Amino acid sequence: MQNDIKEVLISEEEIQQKIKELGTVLSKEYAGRNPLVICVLKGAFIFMADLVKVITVPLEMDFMAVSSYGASTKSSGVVKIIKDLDVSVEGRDVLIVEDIIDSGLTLSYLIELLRNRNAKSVSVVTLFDKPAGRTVNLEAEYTGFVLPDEFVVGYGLDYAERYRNLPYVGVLKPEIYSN
Ligand SMILES: O=P(O)(O)OC[C@H]1O[C@H](OP(=O)(O)OP(=O)(O)O)[C@H](O)[C@@H]1O
Ligand code: HPA
Ligand SMILES: [Mg+2]
Repeated sequence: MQNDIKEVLISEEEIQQKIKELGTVLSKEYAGRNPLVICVLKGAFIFMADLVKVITVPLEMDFMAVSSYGASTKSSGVVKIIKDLDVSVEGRDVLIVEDIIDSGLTLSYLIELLRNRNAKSVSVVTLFDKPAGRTVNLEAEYTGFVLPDEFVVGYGLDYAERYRNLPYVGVLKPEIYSN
């Protein structure tokens, strides 16, 4: 698996340090608010697990599975809900946890959906942001790292469902895409 990586962009240590910083900021922001923290599966599951451990205030969690990339490196443009939330967001302070914002299509769809379901507030924390990929105007309230315009894998991010279990984020060798 490591042999398929051309370049490591963000190391495991850098990721863990950044998550601690985000945890400190979010703990202050959500003190006394009992937020509903929503993990956008599958990509965000590792970030979610590390992030909630460094948020020191009471919160609840729920999980939603959406997909628009499939086995491609380009968004299909259609956001498919594979698993919806179990609980109501009505009147809740919602914090969406994402691994990456690229085109912005996934999040613009989710934010609209949760606002329509009458969440009290909807904010986004993303570990990675690729502003060059944007096709809709969208910014997260809290961002870990800004990435160059390259397809990345690792730390939850996949190519055709592989490489999610790498502890760092990197770029694949070009021959991997042609296999
Ligand atoms: O800003 P966008 O262009 O919408 O891209 C970001 C989304 O794409 C990826 O999910 P994907 O659809 O690949 O599903 P996955 O999390 O199951 O891999 C990623 O985890 C984000 O949710
Ligand atoms: N890598 C993996 N999944 C993604 C990416 C990426 O760069 N952008 C959107 N989904
Ligand atoms: Mg994916």
